[in-house]
Amino acid sequence: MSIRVGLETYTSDWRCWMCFLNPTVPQHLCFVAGNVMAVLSIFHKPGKATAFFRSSANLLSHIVHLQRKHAGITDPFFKDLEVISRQGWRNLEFWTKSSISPSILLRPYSSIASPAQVSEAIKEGGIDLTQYPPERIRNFSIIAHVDHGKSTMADRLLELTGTIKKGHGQPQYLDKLQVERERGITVKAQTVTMFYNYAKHSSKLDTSAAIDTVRSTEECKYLLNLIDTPGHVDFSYEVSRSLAACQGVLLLVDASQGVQAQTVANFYLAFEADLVIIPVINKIDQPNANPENVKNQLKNMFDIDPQDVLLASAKTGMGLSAVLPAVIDRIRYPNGGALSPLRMLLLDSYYDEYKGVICHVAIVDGALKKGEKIASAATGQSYEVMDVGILHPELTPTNLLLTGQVGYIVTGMRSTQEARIGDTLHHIRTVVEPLPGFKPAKHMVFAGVYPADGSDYDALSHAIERLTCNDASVSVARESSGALGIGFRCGFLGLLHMDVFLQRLEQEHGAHVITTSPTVPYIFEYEDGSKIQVQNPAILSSTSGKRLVTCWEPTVIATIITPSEYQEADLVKLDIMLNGQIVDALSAIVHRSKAPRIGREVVEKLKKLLDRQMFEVAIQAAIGSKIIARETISAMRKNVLAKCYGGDVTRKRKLLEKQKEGKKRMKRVGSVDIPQEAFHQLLRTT
Ligand SMILES: Nc1nc2c(ncn2[C@@H]2O[C@H](COP(=O)(O)OP(=O)(O)OP(=O)(O)O)[C@@H](O)[C@H]2O)c(=O)[nH]1
Repeated sequence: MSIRVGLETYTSDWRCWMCFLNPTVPQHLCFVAGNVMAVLSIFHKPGKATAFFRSSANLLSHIVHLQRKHAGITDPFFKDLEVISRQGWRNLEFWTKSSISPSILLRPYSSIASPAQVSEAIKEGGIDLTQYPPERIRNFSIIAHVDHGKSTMADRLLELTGTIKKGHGQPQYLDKLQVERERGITVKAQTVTMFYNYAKHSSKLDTSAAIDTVRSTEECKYLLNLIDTPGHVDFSYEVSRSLAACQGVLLLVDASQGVQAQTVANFYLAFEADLVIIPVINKIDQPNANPENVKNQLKNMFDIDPQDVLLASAKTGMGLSAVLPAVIDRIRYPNGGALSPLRMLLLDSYYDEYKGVICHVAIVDGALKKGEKIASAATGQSYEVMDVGILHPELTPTNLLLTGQVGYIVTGMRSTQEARIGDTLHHIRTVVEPLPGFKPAKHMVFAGVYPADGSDYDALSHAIERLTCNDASVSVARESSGALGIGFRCGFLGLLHMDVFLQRLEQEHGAHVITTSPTVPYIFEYEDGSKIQVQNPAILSSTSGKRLVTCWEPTVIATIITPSEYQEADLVKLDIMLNGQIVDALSAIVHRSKAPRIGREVVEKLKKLLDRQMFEVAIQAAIGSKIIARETISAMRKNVLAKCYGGDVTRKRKLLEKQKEGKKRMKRVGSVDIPQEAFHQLLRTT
């Protein structure tokens, strides 16, 4: 039996790869040309194509399908391939439209040496990642404003896919750092791999393929990589890095707060990266949730079709069953070259006492196997891959990572300086075009960081080096101070970022430090035309001889765009009453959804501002006759018995009864004085 492989189009550097992608059966020989756009036809008989692929990704998908069907061997094409594979690839007969001899083009697919080895690798690793060609992979982030529920949503998705057990593990599972748990905020993006069974017609898998590789409606298993990101603006560098490994995002918006500053910023990060955006209105279980209002905001601000918006509650689980199907249906799969030379993006790294530097990577093209030699495009340094796997949810060895997958690698890297975030890693002795990497972080705040005990400089240096391995957005330069000795000038993305970094230095690395007061970068311009950037006031002593002309400070030029028409709104009159009487100067027109909060705030403030009276004062906020908030100022008690020394008990009782009666009357008719000052304070702060 012979087979003809025809290369109908090809690029100048085309080549044929032999792949051994089926680890469980004897070799199946498949051939693709060069990069993804080459076209390959495999013929049973001359002139009759049984399989025709427009991209190596489609080919890979077909191979996986064949592997699946292997048990029953129903596909004649598969049978033929198997027969041929036993005979060995040298028996194959090639023809091409060019006159180039195919024999010089054939070489083994370098990253997966032999089926036996792959099979062994899977056995060791436990999880067979070859079941997940790019078409079965979705990489997505959860992005949102602070506290809109990203980590809680991640918890629910982990439970839904059985990645963690329901009720086990702590809430906000992916917030693993002590600082995150203590502050209740996410500061590090965290990746996790989930497996999800989705019953969907798989003929939709690849409509571009001329052959429909899998046409069944059986349940398909997908590999989903989820990245939970921070919401605070100081950690937006984490968000932008995470998006580089994704093809789509879940954009969460709190159903009562609506679109907030970081919703807008994160939306544009995803939009500019050309990612598919799935809007999810979260926290719909809240009493003041207003999903319709939020849908309108999304429509007006981002032109999001209200029909595309999902409604969910990460707390109760309501609406969550629609989230992962939407991820699979709407987000495109990673479109790297499955059979191209390996290119992986270094997303993140951290230092582990036992394993050394652990790198999180996204496989953009090709495949990686344990034991292979890789090199860094940035430094040229080469390493052996000692361990490779996925985060499911903790480090889970798979011994293999294929195109589109996100996972971790352990190499011989000892120094954190070697793990450069945004670097491209590739097989040694292959030349690849480096990936674009990440934009450098823009530091907004600088401060000196010195060891509390001068003799701890080396320990601090070590601690900073390890922590910056996990937080590449911090800049570090050595500096010295007359008073504090030798230390570092560090640049941060904001004050919260600085605070978190210092807390992590102490908690995770035991470093006790003294910090100088933070400063933004200023520019000083001198009479001789020179300009210097000042991140440290000490620098100015070296310029004392020069005449300063101008100082510049960072500023933001913002444009606020507001609609010129007013729109329909659900407004109510909020009244504030003192002992049942409306204080008209304090009445306000507010949105119905905000009335309870504003009402509560005003009555609480009034209670603090008003003096106590001889009678009890009820402070109430009301919409019409409905009281929505209330505070009470208790009465000042006059000692009516002060002048009754000893004597008649009946007289004392009478005096107290009279006082009680009087107070009742006062309460009914009494008007409360609101001092002018209290008015001003109240109006200033509401
Ligand atoms: N009522 C209600 N509360 C929720 C829901 N989802 C999250 N929360 C609560 O909202 C708060 C913030 O939730 P997180 O998941 O930490 O929010 P986050 O967006 O990850 O926060 P950052 O990472 O710090 O930006 C927590 O108290 C959650 O319990 C929800 O669907 N309904």
